Amino acid sequence: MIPFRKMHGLGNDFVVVDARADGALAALAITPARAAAVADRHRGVGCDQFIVLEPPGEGADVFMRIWNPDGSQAEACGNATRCIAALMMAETGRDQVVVRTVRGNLPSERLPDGSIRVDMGPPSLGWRDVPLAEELDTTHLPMTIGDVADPAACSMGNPHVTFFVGDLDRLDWQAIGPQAEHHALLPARANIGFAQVLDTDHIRVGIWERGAGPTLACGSGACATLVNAHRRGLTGRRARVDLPGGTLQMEWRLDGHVLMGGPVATAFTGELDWDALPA
Ligand SMILES: N[C@@H](CCC[C@H](N)C(=O)O)C(=O)O
Repeated sequence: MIPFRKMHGLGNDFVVVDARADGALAALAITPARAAAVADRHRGVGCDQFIVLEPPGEGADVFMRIWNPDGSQAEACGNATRCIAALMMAETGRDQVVVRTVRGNLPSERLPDGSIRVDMGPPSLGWRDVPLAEELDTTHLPMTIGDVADPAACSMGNPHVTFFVGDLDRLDWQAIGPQAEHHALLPARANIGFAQVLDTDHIRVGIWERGAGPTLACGSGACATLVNAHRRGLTGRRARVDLPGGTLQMEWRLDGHVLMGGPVATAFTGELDWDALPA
């Protein structure tokens, strides 16, 4: 039996397994099929991402591997980073920790109101970075799907495309999401945001996550939303970003780093019968 912890940031939920002990990772032998089985909401525990803690690289408190429910791996996950940072803060007694992902070392801190803020690093804005299938201006992509068109793209380590829409409530964005995720311009697929700019410091967004579908919140998606909105001249460098599950406080600092703050929580703990999972 493998102990796990169920955590979430604004309802973006994660099953977290600790594989930092010697031999633990090899014993788990995680495959895409096993990760997908854990994430399955009917036959497994269910989650938006399966998070595996591994021994830290240099300068970090922990390494975090990110699996999507479709069995693919992601390079970044903002909300899981905040959750794991909170876990490391509880473990170390410190209010500042560093979580390492495939993207690199991400420093996080606990703010006076108890929320956890992570420095997600700078976005990558070039077409090869997103990546796009061909050389294009990433602030205006020639992509039209149903009633939405002309999105912007960037990478927060993982690929994001943001459509700017007039009224989120009048758009069936969950029907557009899968078509956009698999668009021919996006060879690595992408997370797709549908953003309604309410003011220069306030955005509402719904996010269709690559490999997961619609989620209650997506941290790296909130980062991309602010970055793309600012590049399009729609907002300043700070904004509250309202997602279906709650609000993240965002800042794209002048040094290029994107900061994201909000609440995290542990929902419950349990044990997984690892041998019962498909190989
Ligand atoms: N929930 C996440 C993003 C998870 C990864 C994403 N689905 C991808 O494939 O890139 C977040 O909070 O950033």
